[in-house]
Amino acid sequence: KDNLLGGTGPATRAIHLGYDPATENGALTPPIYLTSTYAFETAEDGVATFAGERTGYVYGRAKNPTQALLEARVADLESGEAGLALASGIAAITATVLTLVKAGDRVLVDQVIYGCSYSFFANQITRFGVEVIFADFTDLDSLEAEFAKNPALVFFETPSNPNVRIIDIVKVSAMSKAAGAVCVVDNTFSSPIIQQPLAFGADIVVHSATKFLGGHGDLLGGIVVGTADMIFRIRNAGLRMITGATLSAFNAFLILRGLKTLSLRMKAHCSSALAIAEHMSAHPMVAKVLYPMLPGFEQRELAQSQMSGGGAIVSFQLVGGRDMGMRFINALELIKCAVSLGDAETLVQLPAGMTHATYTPEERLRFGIPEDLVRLSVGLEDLDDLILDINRAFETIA
Ligand SMILES: CSC/C=C(/NCc1c(COP(=O)(O)O)cnc(C)c1O)C(=O)O
Repeated sequence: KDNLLGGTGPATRAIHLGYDPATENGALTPPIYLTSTYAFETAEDGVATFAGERTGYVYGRAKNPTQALLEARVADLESGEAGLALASGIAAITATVLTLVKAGDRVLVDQVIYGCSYSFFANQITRFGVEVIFADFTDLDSLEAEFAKNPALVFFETPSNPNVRIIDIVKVSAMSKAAGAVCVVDNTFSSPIIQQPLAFGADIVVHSATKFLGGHGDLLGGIVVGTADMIFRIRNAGLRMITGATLSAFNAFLILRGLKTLSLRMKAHCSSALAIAEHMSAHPMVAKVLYPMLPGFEQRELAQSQMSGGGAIVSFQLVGGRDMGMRFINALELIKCAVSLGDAETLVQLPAGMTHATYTPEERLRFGIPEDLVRLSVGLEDLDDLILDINRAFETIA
């Protein structure tokens, strides 16, 4: 009886919203609807449902009850009207963009985003006659000039992958609105627990649910959140007719399970990440540390204006550059060298050669992704164990 949820906090709503066990034989945990299709009592019901004159499920590609609960809960956490679940973060991004832009349109994209998102914009939609403009969204004056080119859609991440640059959501979404562009924010690095871009004026939020929302490194998933109308359009075009990138009911169940501890996990990620960022910045072998809430971080004030925590990503450069970075990664034992982020396991990787290898070296130089940057995704292990692994690695490579 989720009407009791009025005024409750995000942790409570992530666990209880939108589900009443009495509707499912008393099952406390929502059942998984492992069905690809739905039967109708009569042909008339079938026809009416397909015509949208009758609510109901017809086929698993576009709608499923397990996904529907997940969509409702993430939309609620993001303070949006409606949500859409898909098979991965890239599925969420491509279904959204391919629904909203057409040949001849322009899109305005921040120059530092996840590597495959970058490649989708730089190398894929350009094949279909969409013009892509990359710009530095932290330089609002030069960005203003780009809006004069009338983009149909604007896309950015904040904090950005991999160097945690902070983009001013209020200002950029206001510029988008003034230009008549749809403002899409990829909120993967923050999660709705520490940042809600829609509340700051964005039109659409996308997530790689593979990361914090699932939270256990055991699935791929994606989520889009926006107005009911916008989500209807993306569901029926971008998902149903273009990508077909449907999230499995089982993975929807696992992400629902992840949501139950999301608030707890984000607190632990942020606390350990800040401690590790401070530890690294005091270490003589570290040249630079990037973490949104680190005292001395250039954009800390802006981060504090839109985030309630710094997230789990700590990026840094070692004295001695890329070679030392590679040796440091190899010397870690508990911390694993792997891409992805937001897992319980702490992960480390070298963006220039891994997650952002889709940028050419020249593009990385132009857009500000250092060749020697090391990206840490701080997990949920005991902090002392992580600090010990890091210190031992420094001793090994000294
Ligand atoms: C091969 S690299 C592993 C993936 C990484 N990132 C993914 C990602 C996506 C795409 O999300 P999926 O399609 O669910 O992977 C979207 N948006 C952001 C900010 C992301 O970081 C990574 O390690 O940085």
